Amino acid sequence: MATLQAIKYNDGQLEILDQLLLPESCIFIPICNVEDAWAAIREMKVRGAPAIAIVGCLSLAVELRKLAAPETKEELCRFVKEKLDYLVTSRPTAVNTQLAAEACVKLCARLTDNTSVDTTAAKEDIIKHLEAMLADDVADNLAIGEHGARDITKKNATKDKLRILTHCNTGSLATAGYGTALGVIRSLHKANKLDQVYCTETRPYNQGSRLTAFELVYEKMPATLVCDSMAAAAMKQFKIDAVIVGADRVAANGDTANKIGTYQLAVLAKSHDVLFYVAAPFSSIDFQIPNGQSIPIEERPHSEMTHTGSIRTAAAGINCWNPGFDVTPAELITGGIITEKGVFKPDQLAPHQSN
Ligand SMILES: CSC[C@@H](O)[C@@H](O)C(=O)COP(=O)(O)O
Repeated sequence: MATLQAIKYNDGQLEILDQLLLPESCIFIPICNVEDAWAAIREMKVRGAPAIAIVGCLSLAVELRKLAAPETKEELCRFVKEKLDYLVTSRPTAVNTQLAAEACVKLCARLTDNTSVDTTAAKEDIIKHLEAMLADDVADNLAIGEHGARDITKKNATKDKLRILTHCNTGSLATAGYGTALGVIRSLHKANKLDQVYCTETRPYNQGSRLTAFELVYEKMPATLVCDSMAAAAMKQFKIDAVIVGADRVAANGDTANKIGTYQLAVLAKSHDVLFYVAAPFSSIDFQIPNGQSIPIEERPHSEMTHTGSIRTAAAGINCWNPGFDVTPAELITGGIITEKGVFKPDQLAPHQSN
C-alpha cells in the first residue's frame, strides 16, 4: 500500500496537507510563494524537520519558476539567498532548512563563478537542485528504514517479532514520504518482524495521537497508543525491544534534539535495558556545533498546555513552561544513530559527513 503523501509538487505547483486539520479532515492547501511556506511552517500546517526544509525549498522553486530571469547571476543569487535566509527564521530547532540553504548558497557561488553558465541556465540549475530534495528525501528514508530494520533485527536475533516504542511523528507526514523512525518501523513491518508499535501521545501538541496514530491506522500496522506518562509502565509490561525516535538536530558529538519527552524516554530505556535509537538523515546533522548545548530550543505558546482546542483544561493563572524540544545526551543513544549511510555510534558520525 502507498504511504501517505503530505507534500505534492508537480510542474511548479506545490500543495501541502494541512496537518492542523488531521485527523478529522485531509485537506491540501496551495503554497504559492516563500511567504506562504514560512507561514505554513510557523503555524505548523507542515511540521517535522525534513518536511519543513523541503516545503521551504520547494516554495522557492515555485517562485523561481515564475520569475523572469534577472539581468545578472549576482542578482539571481542575491534573490535566492534573501529568500532562504527568511525561510531559516521560520522555526529555530530543526537544522534541515539551514543546511539546505547553505548548500543552495554554495551552488549559487559555483554558478556565479562559472563563466560558461548564463543567468537563465543558472536559474534552471537552482530550480533543479531545489526540486531534487523531494525524491532525495524519500530515497534517504528508504535507506534509513532498511539499515535500521536490519540492525534492530540483528541485535534481537533470538526474537521472532519485535515491540517498538516511538515518539512524536516521524512518518510520511514529517518527511517527503516513508519517514525516518517510522520508516524503520515500516520496514520491520514489511519484513514481518513487527509485533506491535507503541506510539506515545506526545503532549502537549499530540503529534503522536493525531498524526502517528493516523498513519499507523491508515497503513494497518499493529499499533497501540499510550500516554507519555505510561512509557515506563509500557516498557516493563510489554517488554519493549527498542525505542526509535527521530531528530530535529543532531550535534557533532551525537547529542540529539528531538520532540520534548524524547530525553525522558532515553532515560527510561536505559533503566529498562531497552535499546534506544535515533533515526535521522545526514540533513539533520549539524557538524558545526560540538554538542547539544548549542542547539536553540523553541519555546511554544502556553495555550498548547492550558487548552484543548478552545476549552481551558489547566487552572487559570498557573505559570507554564513549554519547550518544544529537549536534548538527549549521546551516551543514552545505546542502539545508535540510523542514517541513510548506515547505523553509527554517536561518536562515529563525523567521518561519514561527506561520503
Ligand atoms: C522525521 S522528523 C523528526 C522530528 O522532526 C519530529 O520527531 C519532531 O520532533 C517534529 O516536531 P514538530 O514540532 O512537530 O515539527
